[in-house]
Amino acid sequence: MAPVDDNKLTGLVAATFTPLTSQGEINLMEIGPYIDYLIEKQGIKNIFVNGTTGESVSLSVAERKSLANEWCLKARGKMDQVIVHVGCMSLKDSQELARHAAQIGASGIAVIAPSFFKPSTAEVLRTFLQEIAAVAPTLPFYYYHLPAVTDVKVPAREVLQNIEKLIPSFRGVKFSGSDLLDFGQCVSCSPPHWSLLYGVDEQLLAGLVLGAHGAVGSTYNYLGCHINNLISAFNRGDLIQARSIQFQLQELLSYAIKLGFDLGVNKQLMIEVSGLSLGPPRLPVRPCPHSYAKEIAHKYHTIFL
Ligand SMILES: CC(=O)N[C@@H]([C@@H](O)[C@H](O)[C@H](O)CO)[C@@H](O)CC(=O)C(=O)O
Repeated sequence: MAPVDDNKLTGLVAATFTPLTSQGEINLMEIGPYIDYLIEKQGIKNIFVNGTTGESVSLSVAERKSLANEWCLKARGKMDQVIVHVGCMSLKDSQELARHAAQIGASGIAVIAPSFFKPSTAEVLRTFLQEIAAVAPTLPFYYYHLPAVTDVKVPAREVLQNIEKLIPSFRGVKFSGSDLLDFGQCVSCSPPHWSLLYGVDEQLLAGLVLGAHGAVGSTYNYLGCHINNLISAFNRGDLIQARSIQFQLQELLSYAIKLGFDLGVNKQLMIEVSGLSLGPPRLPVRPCPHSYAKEIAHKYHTIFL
């Protein structure tokens, strides 16, 4: 894993699910096999851990530390980068997790906007991010923009204004929004050493056209090899092939959305496809009925032969 400035984060980044036991405790034993699966079967070299897909908001600080530690340990020498999401409602908890991420050799940290007491201006949000980045100044820092979930209405473009003056370790944005005007403006105002990572998997091609350097998402856990082909096709100018793969992902997700796609279903789909033992999600996310996941997995295999 690389120190600040050595390694611009590009390509696919899988937002990992958190392995739990059937009793709902974190299951560190499954992390090694999970990493091997991502590398060997999906061609994934970067992971984003303890994010939305990883149910970070439902985990305790102690659990998040144990998980981050294990992901970094097991990824060492195998993965290119492990980005640890350290965002919390409490600034103090985030700072504790950021310090910890630096101690365990994470490649970078990301922070989402707090969503209970919401920052109402870009300035307040930047200051919140700065106070976290300041306790781990050697770690590349990414702002995690997820407006549909946080309901924080500040455009990402405004958050980026003069941000490197406050956060010298600032290295980019994980942009999980569908406002392509805002995303385009983030790209156009970014210096070359920042990574603009698009986070709406079903619209990745649009993000690439606007200049995304990579993508972070949940579906890359089980579709990494196909979406790597999409990126390669895009890079060689083969838009027909790139579109065709994007349409396959859209077909799968629109089928799943009609049935009721949520994190529980997404996790179960990963279990069905990978054979990994990731356990149930944690309440309030409900486990997905088995038959239901089987149906979506069948669709997956039909679309991605
Ligand atoms: C709201 C949400 O969970 N978005 C996902 C997407 O990968 C999403 O699952 C996918 O586009 C399907 O809608 C990621 O952006 C989230 C993510 O990267 C994370 O786990 O932090």
